[in-house]
Amino acid sequence: MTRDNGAILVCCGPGYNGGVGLVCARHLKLFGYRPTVFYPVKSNMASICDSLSRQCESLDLPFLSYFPSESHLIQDSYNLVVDALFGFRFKPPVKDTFASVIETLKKVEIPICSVDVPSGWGAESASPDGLQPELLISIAAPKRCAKLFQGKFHYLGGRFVPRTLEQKFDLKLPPYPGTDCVVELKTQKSTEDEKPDDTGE
Ligand SMILES: NC(=O)C1=CN([C@@H]2O[C@H](COP(=O)(O)OP(=O)(O)OC[C@H]3O[C@@H](n4cnc5c(N)ncnc54)[C@H](OP(=O)(O)O)[C@@H]3O)[C@@H](O)[C@H]2O)[C@H](O)CC1
Repeated sequence: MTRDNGAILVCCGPGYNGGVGLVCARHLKLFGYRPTVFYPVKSNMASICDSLSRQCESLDLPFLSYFPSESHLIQDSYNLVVDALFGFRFKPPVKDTFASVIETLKKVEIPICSVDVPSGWGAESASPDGLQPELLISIAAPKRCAKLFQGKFHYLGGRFVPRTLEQKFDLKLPPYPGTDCVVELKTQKSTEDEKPDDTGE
């Protein structure tokens, strides 16, 4: 397999975070990218994910039957990894199949984009044992752990949160520009870059 622009590895976990990954892979293909899906464990509870997986198959998306054992095999073949392994229901430490997957992904030197929660983190806190993505896309509302996100870019998607929920959980969601379905949020890094330096210049 050779890498070319737009080759993206989409790693999907057993829950609905994985389901978001399958939707992401389908959209990437429809937008002209070249996603490959890794979806090793199909959850019984998530029959919607079976449909999402079939939709990917019907678009002829390639599925990996095993995960590359070495990080260089990933970065030689892809430009970006989408981490849709675990979301807010992940409870550390990582078990089974996914332990080695996360260990390998921690070593890759291409950007990682995490969906909702960087895999290996709990929803409430960051973890050095988890992934450290360059891009985080929070769904509906940033989870508490997003405050500790150290990457460059943070977006919020899932615009249509009912107002009743927003009020119930006091979410204080930012306004979305125009008809956009995503909004860029400040990161620790972007906030630091905005601060004037000591010389005041
Ligand atoms: N709820 C919403 O409003 C929406 C959520 N969305 C996305 O979905 C995820 C949350 O999905 P959920 O299925 O509830 O949870 P996860 O995807 O985080 O993962 C659950 C599966 O992971 C297994 N698990 C948990 N901990 C571990 C571990 N340490 N090692 C291995 N496997 C683990 C868990 O297994 P169980 O045996 O514990 O059941 C599940 O199989 C959310 O983050 C969003 O991305 C959508 O956006 C829609 C709206």
